[in-house]
Amino acid sequence: MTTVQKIKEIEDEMNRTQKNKATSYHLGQLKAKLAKLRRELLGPQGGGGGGGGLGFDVARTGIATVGFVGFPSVGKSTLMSKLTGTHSEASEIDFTTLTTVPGTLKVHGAPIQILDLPGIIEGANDGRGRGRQVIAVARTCHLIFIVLDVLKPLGDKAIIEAELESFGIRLNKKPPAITVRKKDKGGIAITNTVPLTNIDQDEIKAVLSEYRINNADVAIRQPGATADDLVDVIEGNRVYIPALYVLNKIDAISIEELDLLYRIPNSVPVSSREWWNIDELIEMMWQTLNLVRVYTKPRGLAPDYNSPVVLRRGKCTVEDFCNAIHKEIAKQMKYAIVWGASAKHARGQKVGLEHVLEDEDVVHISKK
Ligand SMILES: Nc1nc2c(ncn2[C@@H]2O[C@H](COP(=O)(O)OP(=O)(O)OP(=O)(O)O)[C@@H](O)[C@H]2O)c(=O)[nH]1
Ligand SMILES: [K+]
Ligand SMILES: [Mg+2]
Repeated sequence: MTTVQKIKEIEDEMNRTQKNKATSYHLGQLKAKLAKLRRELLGPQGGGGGGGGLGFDVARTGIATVGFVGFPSVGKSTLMSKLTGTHSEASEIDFTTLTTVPGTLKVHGAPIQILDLPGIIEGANDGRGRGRQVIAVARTCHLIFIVLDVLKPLGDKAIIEAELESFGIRLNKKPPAITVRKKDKGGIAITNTVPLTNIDQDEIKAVLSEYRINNADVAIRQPGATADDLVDVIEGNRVYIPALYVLNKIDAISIEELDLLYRIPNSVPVSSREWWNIDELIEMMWQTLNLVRVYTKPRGLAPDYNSPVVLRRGKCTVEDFCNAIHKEIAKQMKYAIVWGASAKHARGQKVGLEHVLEDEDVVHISKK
Protein backbone atom coordinates (compact mmCIF):
# COMPACT_ATOMS: atom_id res chain seq x y z
CA MET A 1 0.00 0.00 0.00
CA THR A 2 1.33 3.49 -0.78
CA THR A 3 1.50 6.21 1.85
CA VAL A 4 -1.37 8.05 0.15
CA GLN A 5 -3.52 4.91 0.35
CA LYS A 6 -2.63 4.41 4.00
CA ILE A 7 -3.61 8.01 4.75
CA LYS A 8 -6.93 7.51 2.96
CA GLU A 9 -7.59 4.34 4.95
CA ILE A 10 -6.97 6.06 8.28
CA GLU A 11 -9.09 9.06 7.31
CA ASP A 12 -11.94 6.71 6.37
CA GLU A 13 -11.62 4.87 9.66
CA MET A 14 -11.66 8.15 11.61
CA ASN A 15 -14.80 9.23 9.80
CA ARG A 16 -16.48 5.92 10.71
CA THR A 17 -15.50 6.17 14.38
CA GLN A 18 -17.80 8.08 16.73
CA LYS A 19 -15.95 10.01 19.37
CA ASN A 20 -16.75 8.81 22.90
CA LYS A 21 -15.08 7.53 26.04
CA ALA A 22 -14.61 4.05 24.60
CA THR A 23 -13.05 5.17 21.32
CA SER A 24 -10.87 8.07 22.45
CA TYR A 25 -7.71 5.99 22.87
CA HIS A 26 -8.15 4.54 19.40
CA LEU A 27 -8.86 7.96 17.86
CA GLY A 28 -5.76 9.41 19.51
CA GLN A 29 -3.68 6.64 17.94
CA LEU A 30 -5.22 7.26 14.52
CA LYS A 31 -4.51 11.01 14.66
CA ALA A 32 -0.88 10.43 15.56
CA LYS A 33 -0.52 7.77 12.83
CA LEU A 34 -2.02 10.17 10.30
CA ALA A 35 0.42 12.94 11.24
CA LYS A 36 3.36 10.55 10.89
CA LEU A 37 2.22 9.35 7.46
CA ARG A 38 1.75 12.92 6.28
CA ARG A 39 5.26 13.75 7.40
CA GLU A 40 6.55 10.72 5.47
CA LEU A 41 4.80 12.03 2.38
CA LEU A 42 6.52 15.40 2.65
CA GLY A 43 9.95 14.04 3.46
CA PRO A 44 12.70 13.68 0.85
CA GLN A 45 11.88 10.00 0.24
CA GLY A 46 8.17 10.79 0.13
CA GLY A 47 7.86 10.35 -3.61
CA GLY A 48 5.85 12.59 -5.84
CA GLY A 49 8.80 14.83 -6.65
CA GLY A 50 9.34 18.45 -5.86
CA GLY A 51 9.16 19.86 -2.37
CA GLY A 52 11.53 22.23 -0.72
CA GLY A 53 10.55 25.01 -3.06
CA LEU A 54 13.62 24.27 -5.19
CA GLY A 55 13.67 26.52 -8.24
CA PHE A 56 10.50 28.11 -6.98
CA ASP A 57 11.83 30.24 -4.22
CA VAL A 58 13.02 33.76 -4.95
CA ALA A 59 15.28 36.19 -3.11
CA ARG A 60 13.44 37.87 -0.27
CA THR A 61 13.28 41.64 -0.33
CA GLY A 62 11.37 44.14 1.77
CA ILE A 63 10.39 43.73 5.38
CA ALA A 64 7.68 41.10 4.89
CA THR A 65 6.49 38.68 2.21
CA VAL A 66 2.90 38.00 1.17
CA GLY A 67 2.21 34.87 -0.91
CA PHE A 68 -0.85 34.38 -3.16
CA VAL A 69 -2.35 30.90 -2.97
CA GLY A 70 -5.44 29.73 -4.83
CA PHE A 71 -7.00 27.58 -7.51
CA PRO A 72 -6.03 28.33 -11.12
CA SER A 73 -7.62 31.38 -12.77
CA VAL A 74 -9.06 32.96 -9.63
CA GLY A 75 -7.21 36.17 -10.59
CA LYS A 76 -3.97 35.99 -8.58
CA SER A 77 -1.76 37.37 -11.35
CA THR A 78 -4.23 40.09 -12.33
CA LEU A 79 -4.22 41.31 -8.73
CA MET A 80 -0.48 41.00 -8.16
CA SER A 81 0.40 42.81 -11.44
CA LYS A 82 -1.85 45.74 -10.67
CA LEU A 83 -0.78 45.97 -7.02
CA THR A 84 2.95 45.99 -7.71
CA GLY A 85 3.31 47.21 -11.28
CA THR A 86 5.32 44.04 -12.04
CA HIS A 87 3.99 42.14 -15.03
CA SER A 88 2.78 38.61 -14.34
CA GLU A 89 1.00 36.97 -17.25
CA ALA A 90 -2.78 36.63 -16.79
CA SER A 91 -5.26 34.79 -19.00
CA GLU A 92 -8.43 32.74 -18.85
CA ILE A 93 -6.36 29.57 -19.33
CA ASP A 94 -5.66 27.59 -16.12
CA PHE A 95 -2.03 27.29 -15.00
CA THR A 96 -0.93 30.44 -16.80
CA THR A 97 1.57 31.17 -14.04
CA LEU A 98 4.26 28.48 -13.92
CA THR A 99 6.67 29.79 -11.32
CA THR A 100 7.01 32.35 -8.51
CA VAL A 101 6.76 35.94 -9.72
CA PRO A 102 7.89 38.54 -7.14
CA GLY A 103 6.86 42.18 -6.98
CA THR A 104 6.95 44.97 -4.41
CA LEU A 105 4.21 47.15 -2.98
CA LYS A 106 4.97 50.08 -0.71
CA VAL A 107 2.44 50.40 2.13
CA HIS A 108 2.74 53.31 4.58
CA GLY A 109 6.39 53.63 3.65
CA ALA A 110 7.17 49.92 4.12
CA PRO A 111 8.25 47.82 1.13
CA ILE A 112 6.22 44.60 1.11
CA GLN A 113 7.22 41.75 -1.18
CA ILE A 114 4.32 40.12 -3.01
CA LEU A 115 4.72 36.64 -4.52
CA ASP A 116 2.40 35.56 -7.30
CA LEU A 117 2.35 31.76 -7.30
CA PRO A 118 1.09 29.09 -9.70
CA GLY A 119 -2.45 27.83 -9.08
CA ILE A 120 -2.85 24.71 -6.98
CA ILE A 121 -5.52 22.02 -7.11
CA GLU A 122 -6.77 19.37 -4.74
CA GLY A 123 -4.14 16.73 -3.96
CA ALA A 124 -1.17 19.10 -3.99
CA ASN A 125 0.31 17.16 -1.08
CA ASP A 126 0.52 13.89 -2.99
CA GLY A 127 2.73 15.53 -5.54
CA ARG A 128 0.30 16.40 -8.31
CA GLY A 129 1.13 19.49 -10.30
CA ARG A 130 3.32 22.04 -8.66
CA GLY A 131 1.35 22.12 -5.46
CA ARG A 132 4.17 20.87 -3.26
CA GLN A 133 6.57 23.56 -4.44
CA VAL A 134 3.96 26.29 -4.25
CA ILE A 135 3.07 25.37 -0.68
CA ALA A 136 6.74 25.09 0.28
CA VAL A 137 7.09 28.77 -0.72
CA ALA A 138 3.85 29.68 1.09
CA ARG A 139 5.29 28.12 4.27
CA THR A 140 7.96 30.82 4.35
CA CYS A 141 5.64 33.83 3.87
CA HIS A 142 4.61 36.24 6.65
CA LEU A 143 1.06 36.44 5.34
CA ILE A 144 -0.89 34.26 2.93
CA PHE A 145 -3.59 35.65 0.66
CA ILE A 146 -5.96 32.82 -0.11
CA VAL A 147 -7.47 34.07 -3.34
CA LEU A 148 -10.96 32.71 -4.09
CA ASP A 149 -13.35 33.12 -6.99
CA VAL A 150 -16.62 34.48 -5.54
CA LEU A 151 -18.59 32.16 -7.79
CA LYS A 152 -17.31 29.10 -5.88
CA PRO A 153 -15.64 30.43 -2.73
CA LEU A 154 -16.61 27.97 0.02
CA GLY A 155 -15.70 24.66 -1.62
CA ASP A 156 -12.39 26.06 -2.83
CA LYS A 157 -11.68 27.58 0.59
CA ALA A 158 -12.07 24.22 2.33
CA ILE A 159 -9.83 22.44 -0.18
CA ILE A 160 -7.04 25.04 -0.08
CA GLU A 161 -7.13 25.09 3.72
CA ALA A 162 -6.86 21.30 3.87
CA GLU A 163 -3.90 21.35 1.48
CA LEU A 164 -2.04 23.97 3.53
CA GLU A 165 -2.90 22.14 6.77
CA SER A 166 -1.45 18.90 5.49
CA PHE A 167 1.85 20.68 4.87
CA GLY A 168 2.01 21.76 8.51
CA ILE A 169 0.78 25.31 7.89
CA ARG A 170 -1.64 26.58 10.56
CA LEU A 171 -3.68 29.56 9.44
CA ASN A 172 -4.77 32.37 11.77
CA LYS A 173 -3.83 30.29 14.77
CA LYS A 174 -1.36 30.61 17.63
CA PRO A 175 0.93 27.74 18.63
CA PRO A 176 -1.03 25.60 21.13
CA ALA A 177 -0.29 26.31 24.81
CA ILE A 178 0.78 22.73 25.45
CA THR A 179 4.16 21.49 26.59
CA VAL A 180 5.50 17.96 26.51
CA ARG A 181 8.66 17.52 28.56
CA LYS A 182 10.27 14.10 28.14
CA LYS A 183 11.86 12.40 31.15
CA ASP A 184 13.89 9.26 31.77
CA LYS A 185 11.37 7.59 34.07
CA GLY A 186 8.18 8.14 36.03
CA GLY A 187 5.58 7.48 33.37
CA ILE A 188 3.14 10.07 31.99
CA ALA A 189 2.00 12.93 34.24
CA ILE A 190 -0.69 15.20 32.85
CA THR A 191 -1.55 18.59 34.35
CA ASN A 192 -4.11 21.00 32.99
CA THR A 193 -4.84 24.57 34.02
CA VAL A 194 -8.02 24.59 31.89
CA PRO A 195 -10.81 21.97 31.69
CA LEU A 196 -10.13 19.29 29.05
CA THR A 197 -13.20 19.66 26.85
CA ASN A 198 -11.98 18.26 23.51
CA ILE A 199 -9.38 15.75 24.60
CA ASP A 200 -9.23 13.26 27.49
CA GLN A 201 -6.45 11.48 29.35
CA ASP A 202 -6.83 8.31 27.24
CA GLU A 203 -6.45 10.24 24.02
CA ILE A 204 -3.36 12.05 25.33
CA LYS A 205 -1.80 8.72 26.35
CA ALA A 206 -2.62 7.16 22.98
CA VAL A 207 -0.94 9.99 21.08
CA LEU A 208 2.16 9.84 23.31
CA SER A 209 2.39 6.07 23.04
CA GLU A 210 2.14 6.28 19.23
CA TYR A 211 5.25 8.53 19.39
CA ARG A 212 6.88 6.06 21.83
CA ILE A 213 6.89 8.68 24.58
CA ASN A 214 6.48 6.67 27.79
CA ASN A 215 7.85 9.15 30.34
CA ALA A 216 6.86 12.79 30.15
CA ASP A 217 5.26 15.74 31.91
CA VAL A 218 2.42 17.08 29.81
CA ALA A 219 0.98 20.50 30.64
CA ILE A 220 -2.16 21.72 28.91
CA ARG A 221 -2.93 25.44 29.23
CA GLN A 222 -4.84 25.74 25.94
CA PRO A 223 -8.63 26.09 26.31
CA GLY A 224 -10.32 23.58 23.98
CA ALA A 225 -7.06 21.75 23.21
CA THR A 226 -7.47 18.80 20.84
CA ALA A 227 -5.44 15.70 20.01
CA ASP A 228 -4.43 17.47 16.79
CA ASP A 229 -2.96 20.32 18.85
CA LEU A 230 -0.97 17.80 20.87
CA VAL A 231 0.25 16.11 17.69
CA ASP A 232 1.31 19.53 16.35
CA VAL A 233 3.35 20.19 19.48
CA ILE A 234 5.07 16.79 19.29
CA GLU A 235 5.73 17.00 15.55
CA GLY A 236 7.17 20.46 16.18
CA ASN A 237 7.63 21.62 12.58
CA ARG A 238 4.37 23.53 12.22
CA VAL A 239 4.32 27.13 11.01
CA TYR A 240 1.68 29.60 12.21
CA ILE A 241 0.86 32.13 9.50
CA PRO A 242 -1.92 34.72 9.28
CA ALA A 243 -4.18 34.46 6.23
CA LEU A 244 -6.64 36.77 4.51
CA TYR A 245 -9.32 35.44 2.19
CA VAL A 246 -9.43 37.57 -0.95
CA LEU A 247 -12.85 37.06 -2.56
CA ASN A 248 -12.15 38.13 -6.11
CA LYS A 249 -14.41 38.90 -9.09
CA ILE A 250 -17.23 40.58 -7.14
CA ASP A 251 -18.05 42.41 -10.38
CA ALA A 252 -19.60 39.09 -11.48
CA ILE A 253 -22.18 38.80 -8.65
CA SER A 254 -25.15 40.72 -7.20
CA ILE A 255 -25.23 42.87 -4.07
CA GLU A 256 -27.34 40.21 -2.28
CA GLU A 257 -24.75 37.53 -2.97
CA LEU A 258 -22.02 39.88 -1.81
CA ASP A 259 -23.79 40.33 1.55
CA LEU A 260 -23.47 36.60 2.28
CA LEU A 261 -19.77 36.61 1.45
CA TYR A 262 -19.02 39.30 4.00
CA ARG A 263 -19.72 36.73 6.71
CA ILE A 264 -16.55 34.75 5.96
CA PRO A 265 -14.08 35.73 8.72
CA ASN A 266 -10.85 37.49 7.67
CA SER A 267 -12.19 38.04 4.17
CA VAL A 268 -12.09 40.98 1.78
CA PRO A 269 -14.31 41.04 -1.32
CA VAL A 270 -12.57 42.74 -4.26
CA SER A 271 -12.58 43.01 -8.01
CA SER A 272 -9.05 42.93 -9.41
CA ARG A 273 -10.37 43.69 -12.84
CA GLU A 274 -12.50 46.71 -11.83
CA TRP A 275 -10.13 47.68 -8.96
CA TRP A 276 -12.94 47.68 -6.41
CA ASN A 277 -12.22 47.67 -2.68
CA ILE A 278 -8.47 47.33 -3.15
CA ASP A 279 -7.83 50.08 -0.57
CA GLU A 280 -9.54 47.95 2.08
CA LEU A 281 -7.49 44.94 1.00
CA ILE A 282 -4.23 46.87 1.37
CA GLU A 283 -5.30 48.25 4.75
CA MET A 284 -6.18 44.73 6.00
CA MET A 285 -2.82 43.50 4.72
CA TRP A 286 -1.12 46.27 6.67
CA GLN A 287 -3.07 45.58 9.88
CA THR A 288 -2.43 41.84 9.66
CA LEU A 289 1.31 42.20 9.02
CA ASN A 290 1.45 44.21 12.26
CA LEU A 291 4.68 46.03 11.41
CA VAL A 292 6.45 48.66 13.47
CA ARG A 293 7.53 51.92 11.78
CA VAL A 294 10.22 53.91 13.53
CA TYR A 295 11.20 57.43 12.49
CA THR A 296 14.75 58.68 12.91
CA LYS A 297 15.38 62.04 14.53
CA PRO A 298 18.82 63.53 13.93
CA ARG A 299 20.10 65.95 16.59
CA GLY A 300 18.50 69.40 16.31
CA LEU A 301 16.35 68.39 13.33
CA ALA A 302 12.73 67.29 12.86
CA PRO A 303 12.08 63.54 12.54
CA ASP A 304 12.22 62.12 9.03
CA TYR A 305 8.65 60.95 8.49
CA ASN A 306 9.20 60.06 4.83
CA SER A 307 11.38 57.01 5.24
CA PRO A 308 10.58 54.96 8.35
CA VAL A 309 12.78 52.11 9.47
CA VAL A 310 10.32 49.21 9.39
CA LEU A 311 10.67 46.38 11.90
CA ARG A 312 8.68 43.25 12.65
CA ARG A 313 6.91 42.85 15.96
CA GLY A 314 8.96 40.67 18.30
CA LYS A 315 12.12 42.02 16.68
CA CYS A 316 11.75 45.73 17.31
CA THR A 317 14.13 46.77 20.09
CA VAL A 318 16.37 49.83 19.83
CA GLU A 319 19.14 47.37 18.95
CA ASP A 320 17.09 45.95 16.05
CA PHE A 321 16.45 49.53 14.94
CA CYS A 322 20.20 50.32 15.01
CA ASN A 323 21.06 47.14 13.14
CA ALA A 324 18.52 47.94 10.46
CA ILE A 325 20.38 51.19 9.75
CA HIS A 326 23.99 50.01 10.00
CA LYS A 327 25.68 47.16 11.85
CA GLU A 328 28.13 49.50 13.65
CA ILE A 329 25.55 51.85 15.17
CA ALA A 330 24.57 49.71 18.17
CA LYS A 331 28.23 49.58 19.25
CA GLN A 332 28.61 53.35 18.95
CA MET A 333 25.40 54.20 20.82
CA LYS A 334 25.62 55.82 24.28
CA TYR A 335 21.83 56.01 24.77
CA ALA A 336 18.69 56.61 22.72
CA ILE A 337 15.79 59.00 23.27
CA VAL A 338 12.35 57.71 22.32
CA TRP A 339 9.14 59.64 21.75
CA GLY A 340 5.79 57.91 21.09
CA ALA A 341 3.72 55.00 22.36
CA SER A 342 6.62 53.07 23.91
CA ALA A 343 7.95 56.10 25.83
CA LYS A 344 6.95 56.77 29.44
CA HIS A 345 6.53 60.52 28.97
CA ALA A 346 5.65 62.86 26.14
CA ARG A 347 8.91 64.82 26.38
CA GLY A 348 10.82 61.66 25.48
CA GLN A 349 12.48 58.86 27.42
CA LYS A 350 16.14 57.95 27.64
CA VAL A 351 16.49 54.21 26.89
CA GLY A 352 19.06 51.51 26.14
CA LEU A 353 19.47 48.92 23.38
CA GLU A 354 16.95 46.47 24.89
CA HIS A 355 14.01 48.95 24.88
CA VAL A 356 11.07 47.64 22.82
CA LEU A 357 9.73 50.15 20.27
CA GLU A 358 6.15 50.71 19.13
CA ASP A 359 4.67 51.62 15.75
CA GLU A 360 5.35 55.27 14.84
CA ASP A 361 7.88 55.90 17.59
CA VAL A 362 10.54 58.56 16.98
CA VAL A 363 14.12 57.70 17.98
CA HIS A 364 17.26 59.77 18.42
CA ILE A 365 20.51 57.84 18.80
CA SER A 366 23.18 59.56 20.89
CA LYS A 367 26.68 58.29 20.12
CA LYS A 368 29.58 57.80 22.50
N1 LIG B 1 -14.72 39.21 -13.88
C1 LIG B 1 -13.50 39.22 -13.39
N2 LIG B 1 -12.52 38.52 -13.99
C2 LIG B 1 -11.28 38.58 -13.48
C3 LIG B 1 -10.99 39.32 -12.30
N3 LIG B 1 -9.67 39.16 -12.02
C4 LIG B 1 -9.17 38.34 -12.95
N4 LIG B 1 -10.14 37.98 -13.84
C5 LIG B 1 -9.99 37.12 -15.01
O1 LIG B 1 -9.77 35.79 -14.58
C6 LIG B 1 -8.90 35.10 -15.49
C7 LIG B 1 -7.73 34.50 -14.75
O2 LIG B 1 -6.90 35.54 -14.27
P1 LIG B 1 -5.41 35.29 -13.81
O3 LIG B 1 -4.94 36.55 -13.19
O4 LIG B 1 -4.61 34.71 -14.92
O5 LIG B 1 -5.65 34.18 -12.70
P2 LIG B 1 -4.55 33.34 -11.89
O6 LIG B 1 -5.17 33.02 -10.59
O7 LIG B 1 -3.26 34.05 -11.86
O8 LIG B 1 -4.44 32.03 -12.78
P3 LIG B 1 -3.25 30.92 -12.85
O9 LIG B 1 -1.95 31.61 -12.95
O10 LIG B 1 -3.58 30.16 -14.07
O11 LIG B 1 -3.38 30.11 -11.61
C8 LIG B 1 -8.48 36.14 -16.53
O12 LIG B 1 -9.27 35.98 -17.67
C9 LIG B 1 -8.76 37.46 -15.82
O13 LIG B 1 -9.04 38.51 -16.74
C10 LIG B 1 -12.04 40.09 -11.70
O14 LIG B 1 -11.88 40.77 -10.70
N5 LIG B 1 -13.26 39.98 -12.28
K1 LIG C 1 -5.09 31.87 -15.55
MG1 LIG D 1 -1.43 33.42 -12.44
